[in-house]
Amino acid sequence: MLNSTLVESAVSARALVVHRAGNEVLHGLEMDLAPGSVTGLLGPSGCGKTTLMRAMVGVQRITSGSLTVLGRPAADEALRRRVAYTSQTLSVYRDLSIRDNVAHFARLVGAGPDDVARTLDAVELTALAGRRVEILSGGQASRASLACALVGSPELLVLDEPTVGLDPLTRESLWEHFHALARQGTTLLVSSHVMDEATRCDSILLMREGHFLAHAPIDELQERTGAATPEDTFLTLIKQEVAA
Ligand SMILES: Nc1ncnc2c1ncn2[C@@H]1O[C@H](COP(=O)(O)OP(=O)(O)OP(=O)(O)O)[C@@H](O)[C@H]1O
Repeated sequence: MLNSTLVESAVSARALVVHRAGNEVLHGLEMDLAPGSVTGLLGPSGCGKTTLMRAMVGVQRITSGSLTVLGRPAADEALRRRVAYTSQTLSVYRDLSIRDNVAHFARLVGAGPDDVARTLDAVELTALAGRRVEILSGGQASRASLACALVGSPELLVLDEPTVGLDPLTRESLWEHFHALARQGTTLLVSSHVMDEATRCDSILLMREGHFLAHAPIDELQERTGAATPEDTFLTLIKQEVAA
């Protein structure tokens, strides 16, 4: 945790350009994420959210510009244990139990059994920990996948739609856990299609077609647009941009 509080921005992008299959997908992004903050990454399908997240965790080559994570270039080998990522596809072994999956990822990052138990508790899977992933419900399986990312207390957590398919109660408790992590210094970037989840974030990065439309707390954006709900706020900002 200490390291992330020593750097001014946990993540910093400058003129970040990324291509995928020959097409420019991110067009010169500028961004700073404060250490210990929870940022929501929102925007229409295909706007580049996953591409940005992949670049941050070092699995997406950047074309030009810079992307600094916890004071080092993204993809730096030294970041491997300090950064965790959950993608939209499950990254767990289906034939292993939840506990064995989490223990496996714990070993990779040097975390112990206590950490495994704490993490299972946080995602409310302690009672099911002995169950194989292949017989879990969709929401349970995605929580198991999330546990594999959370274990070992990474300094940066990049979560691609972690609450999809979860019931409101579980979603509520996960958001509480995200904020508890942030209070301990973890920086979180969480993508979502659920606009109401914007109210749970310290600030929102709103993306459209590979660039940012806004980076501010949702109430500030609501005030700026005069919109009544987060959904209307985003629609207004996007329409304003299209009209400009
Ligand atoms: N594997 C790939 N190869 C080539 N282009 C891709 C690939 N994956 C995504 N793209 C393209 O990159 C652009 C950004 O996609 P990305 O997955 O980052 O968007 P997104 O905002 O995460 O979308 P969604 O909300 O639907 O998950 C899109 O135009 C998409 O077609």
